[in-house]
Order: sequence, then C-alpha cells, then structure tokens
Amino acid sequence: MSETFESQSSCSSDCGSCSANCSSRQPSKEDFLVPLNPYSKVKKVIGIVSGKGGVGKSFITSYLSVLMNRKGYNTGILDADITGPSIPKAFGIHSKAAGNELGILPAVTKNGIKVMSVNLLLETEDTPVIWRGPVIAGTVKQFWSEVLWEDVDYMFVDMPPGTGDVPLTVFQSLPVDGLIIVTSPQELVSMIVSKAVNMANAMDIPILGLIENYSYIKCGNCGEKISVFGTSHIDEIANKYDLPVLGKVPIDPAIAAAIDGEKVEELKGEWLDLAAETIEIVHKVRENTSVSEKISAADEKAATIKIAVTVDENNDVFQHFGKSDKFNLYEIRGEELISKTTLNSNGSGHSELVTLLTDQKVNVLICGGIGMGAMEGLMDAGILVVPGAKGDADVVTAAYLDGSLAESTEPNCDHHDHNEEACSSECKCHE
Ligand SMILES: Nc1ncnc2c1ncn2[C@@H]1O[C@H](COP(=O)(O)OP(=O)(O)OP(=O)(O)O)[C@@H](O)[C@H]1O
Repeated sequence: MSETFESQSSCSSDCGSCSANCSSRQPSKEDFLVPLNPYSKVKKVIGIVSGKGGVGKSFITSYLSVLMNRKGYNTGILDADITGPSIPKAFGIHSKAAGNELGILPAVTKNGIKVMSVNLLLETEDTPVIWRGPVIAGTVKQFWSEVLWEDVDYMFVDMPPGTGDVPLTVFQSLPVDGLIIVTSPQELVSMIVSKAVNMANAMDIPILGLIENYSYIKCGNCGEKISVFGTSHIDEIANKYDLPVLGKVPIDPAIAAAIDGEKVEELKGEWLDLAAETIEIVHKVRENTSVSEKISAADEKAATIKIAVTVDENNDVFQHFGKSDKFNLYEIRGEELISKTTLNSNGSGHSELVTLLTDQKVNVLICGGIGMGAMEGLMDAGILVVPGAKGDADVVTAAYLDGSLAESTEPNCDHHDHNEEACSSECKCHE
C-alpha cells in the first residue's frame, strides 16, 4: 500500500466532495506539540531563554523556581540545556533517575521542587554530551512526555542557549505559556535580545520580560552600584520592544556561593521578586483575594476605586513619597481598568501631597519609602497605603489588584540611605 493511499484513506471526509487542497495545508502550532506524560498535569510552562550561553540562565531558572516554591506552588524544572546541564548541581542533586511503569521519576529537591536533567541519566556527571541536534531535541521531548511530573503548577524550562535549531524544536514541542529573556550587560544586548524577541514572536509565545544578570557590583563599604561592564542598555531595549525589565541582578558572591555550594534553596535576595510576581499574576494558577472583595461585597461590580502610584521617569515606583512629583492614577471599576492618567505635583512635602491625593479622591496609595508622619496623614484622610513597592508601576498595581501586595500601617524606610541596614533609633521614620 502506498504512503499516499494510506494518508488519503485516513481522512474521514469524502474527498470527492471536498474542495480543500490537503497538500497545501499549513501545520498549526498544535501539530508540533508533544503529549505530556498521561499521569501528569502541568498548569503553566515558563521558558527561560538567552541569546547565548554563559549569562547565568541556569541560576535565574533555579532561583525563580525557588521563589515560586516559597510562594507555595508545586514547581518543576525541565533542564532542556542538554549539553550544559547545571540545574542539578545548584540544588545538590547527584542521584540517578529511577522509573516505574508510569514513567521516569524526576529528582526532588529538599523543598520539593521536581527536576529532570540529562545529568540524572548520565553514568557520571562529567560525561560530556556529544549528541547531534535531533537527539538533543528528542531527549527534551522525552523529558516532557515520559517523566512522571504528576501535579506541577509552574514548570520552568531552562532552554538551550541561542536561537538555533535545537531551541526552535524545543519551543515547538512544549506548550510554553511565557518566556523570560536573560541577558547580561557585556553582550551585544540589542542584537541578541532582538533575535530572541523575534524568535518568540515568530513562535507566537508571549514574552514576560527581560532580566539582566551581572548587572552591577555593589560596593561593600558605600553601597554604590558599579557597572563593571559599562553602561547597561537593558532599559532602552526594553522600551524598544515595550517589554518590562523584571530584574537587574548584581554580581554577588552570595549567589556564586549558593550555586557552587549546591544550596540555591537557601539563597536570600529580592532581585527576582518582581519576576516571580509577574509570573504569578500573568499566569495565574490559583485564585487570590481580589481588591474588590476588600472594598465592598455589596456593590462589588459598581464600586470604583482610585489608586495612586508614585512614579519616576521610567514608570517605576518612586521611592521617596515626600519628594514625589508625579503619580500614576488608575481608576478601576470591578475588575476593569477604566482610566490611567498622570497627576503632577511639585513634590513639596508630604502634607501637601496628602491634600492633593485627598482632593483627587484617591482610595489607595502605592509607594516605596514613606515615613510615619505621611502614613498618619494618609490614614486620617481614609487612604489605604501600600508601602515598600518596587518596580514597574503597572505591574505593581496589577499585583495589588490581584491580592499579592497588601496594605500596611507601618512606615517603610527605603527612602533613607541606610546602606541596607535596619532602620536605626536615630531615624525619624517612626515618629
Ligand atoms: N549574579 C551572579 N553573581 C555571582 N555569580 C553568579 C551570578 N549569576 C551566575 N553566577 C555564577 O556563574 C556561574 C555560571 O552560572 P550559570 O550556571 O547559571 O550560568 P551558565 O551555565 O554559565 O550560563 P547559561 O546557563 O546561561 O548557559 C555559576 O557558578 C553561578 O554561581
């Protein structure tokens, strides 16, 4: 029986009455997807990509999964960087993969993150993987279809670096919900990020944002940020593609010590908090308490709230409330954004700003640092305050609406130069 006959006979339509030209049919995105292990359920797949190797993509993948695990989500890592697998070491995993009749069993980290990597299959960890592209891509597909992942909320895929054939096959084979592009300042950032963005667009996969690793070094004595690789262009490129910058990670010996010491789960640092929040908001897998529940259950649909956010010229949350000269004003009805406008002030002190916000009938203020005097003024005026917010104002507002950022009655001293020490008794924030 010829191949042509077989394929025609598998068509259930009556070809005699069909005008479609089957040979010219373009395959859809779904045609390339590999089925997931039938005993597993993965809610969201986040791909971590870089234009080239060596930018710390594996660290970013590991630490993002640690942050999502800390938020209480079932988290997995599929290490698709087959020729440079570094995920198991970061978690101190040296076991070999076992299996049962339902599939290959992933390794499980101390805190419960599931990991599958080629290192779990190699005889020794230093065995090089000298495989051709199709074999590498086939291995990644097997990690998806044959590993018994069971229930995973967020699966992070440490993608092979670059934009060649292997990453392309991986992109096509897995149902990736969103991508994060990792870069470093010394790269030809514009060109390399552009390639990754174009690839994602061609594959019709949304990009959540950019993360710059090795962004700067912080001086241990004075706290000054030193850009060792020269001026970063990450903000320009993010503007060009209208993408948020989800994190700028410094070169920090604590990071190297945690990764090389196989203790990434013990690492503490807020560098990727915004990225984790963005994943949580954009690819929501559980229902959070929404702000509309907080206002009024009775007229939830009709209620309009006005949120003011202190902003700088980059639309990031400005960190000193009393010196804010610009606010974003978001008007929200029910779950819907009705308007977003800019409110200018002369930044002349917190009591004038409280009056300005009261006149605008603002219900909620989201800001960075704020002292006790201003807090009291706002609370007296019936304005709820969300202090200590950082990053893009739109993302932060979405986080508040989603219930992931909460109001507080405590001041926040980020607006003072404490060199990251705790607020001292000389600080006037609490007066
Ligand atoms: N921000 C950082 N500060 C200090 N050390 C870092 C930082 N990011 C990564 N490192 C260290 O650099 C080394 C390489 O990191 P990682 O394994 O994530 O990247 P890679 O494998 O070289 O690159 P990629 O994953 O992009 O191919 C590791 O030892 C890690 O601890």
